[in-house]
Amino acid sequence: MGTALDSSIPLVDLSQDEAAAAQQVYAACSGPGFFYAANHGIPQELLSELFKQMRAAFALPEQDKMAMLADENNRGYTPYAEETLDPAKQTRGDTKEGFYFGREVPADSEEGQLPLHGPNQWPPEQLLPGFRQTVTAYCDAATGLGMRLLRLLALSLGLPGGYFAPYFTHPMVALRPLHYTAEVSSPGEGVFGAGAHSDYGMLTLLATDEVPGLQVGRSSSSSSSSSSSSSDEVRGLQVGSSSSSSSSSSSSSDEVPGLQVHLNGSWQDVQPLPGAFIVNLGDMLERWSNGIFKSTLHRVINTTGQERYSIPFFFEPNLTAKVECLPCCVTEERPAAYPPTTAGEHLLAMYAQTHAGYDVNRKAQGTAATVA
Ligand SMILES: O=C(O)CCC(=O)C(=O)O
Ligand SMILES: [Fe+2]
Repeated sequence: MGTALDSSIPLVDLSQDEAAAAQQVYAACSGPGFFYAANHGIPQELLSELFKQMRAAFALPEQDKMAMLADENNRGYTPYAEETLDPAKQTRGDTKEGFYFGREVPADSEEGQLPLHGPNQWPPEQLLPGFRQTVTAYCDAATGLGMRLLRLLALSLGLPGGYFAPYFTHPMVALRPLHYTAEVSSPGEGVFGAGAHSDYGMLTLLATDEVPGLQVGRSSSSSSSSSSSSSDEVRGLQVGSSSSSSSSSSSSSDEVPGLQVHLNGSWQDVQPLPGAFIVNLGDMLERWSNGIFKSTLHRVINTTGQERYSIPFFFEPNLTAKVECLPCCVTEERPAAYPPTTAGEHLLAMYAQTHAGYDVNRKAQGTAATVA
């Protein structure tokens, strides 16, 4: 498998055949839980237009952004420091502002009654011409890429390529443009661009500008019996400067102490790779795979004194999708390590912990599991 720019984050070439790509995906997911996705097929012009639109949105006057303040569905604008991704470690909120956009769901539809589902809060067309069209086109393209990656994940686990598709018939997607201020982070004082966290869902497709800042935690595979070449690469990560040992706000680990421990506070920079996405796995995939695939801790640190823009796209299952350890990932030596949950339950619990502006009780029914 190729690696890009540094020795620990593998590169998966999506232009090759599925079987070969699935092999690379397995090594990456059971190793660092992060990979670069190259030759992904999303046009560079669309990404450039998206970044242009996002910069313009963040540059709007405060009152225009506040007019889109995140609503009961957690869609809209989240002001500077509204989110605290690592409440145990941070003395202030993340030094960033952001937006949430999702799949457009009419408020008066049946689906619109569900938590986290509803219409987006769009900026007025005359303020940002083409914004809505660009975001919609990008969300469609990223959803398509997410579905392709689901096939590779399933194949890599020895499952039929379409295994996950029934759980993603009404996916919860969140486009989350972020604007980090120029403030230099101060980990010792609890000030971070984005506090250490694992992502909550299935997959994250991250596009960033050229400014570095993302760091991935060195994760212990102490409870993991899987050893792959990529895990060896993870073991070889260099020890970073942070001395904090994590009490890991990492979500999925809560019920299973020790499953994913971040050791020694060591962090590895993840450099932007032009033209490629940085893909990482979230808690739901870790749970589904019974810990074979890793939802790895990561954070954003500003060491440059520069502003930074990044655009994560969170690709999550249907709200009611039941997420439980797959039979193919459970053995006598590796008993099921996670109780079943639903995508909605997990996501709502995590948003409640980390978003000061989100009140989970405003719209919290409807997360019980159904078929998918
Ligand atoms: O800005 C980045 O590079 C990463 C952001 C992130 O990890 C997140 O929002 O979950
Ligand atoms: Fe993240």
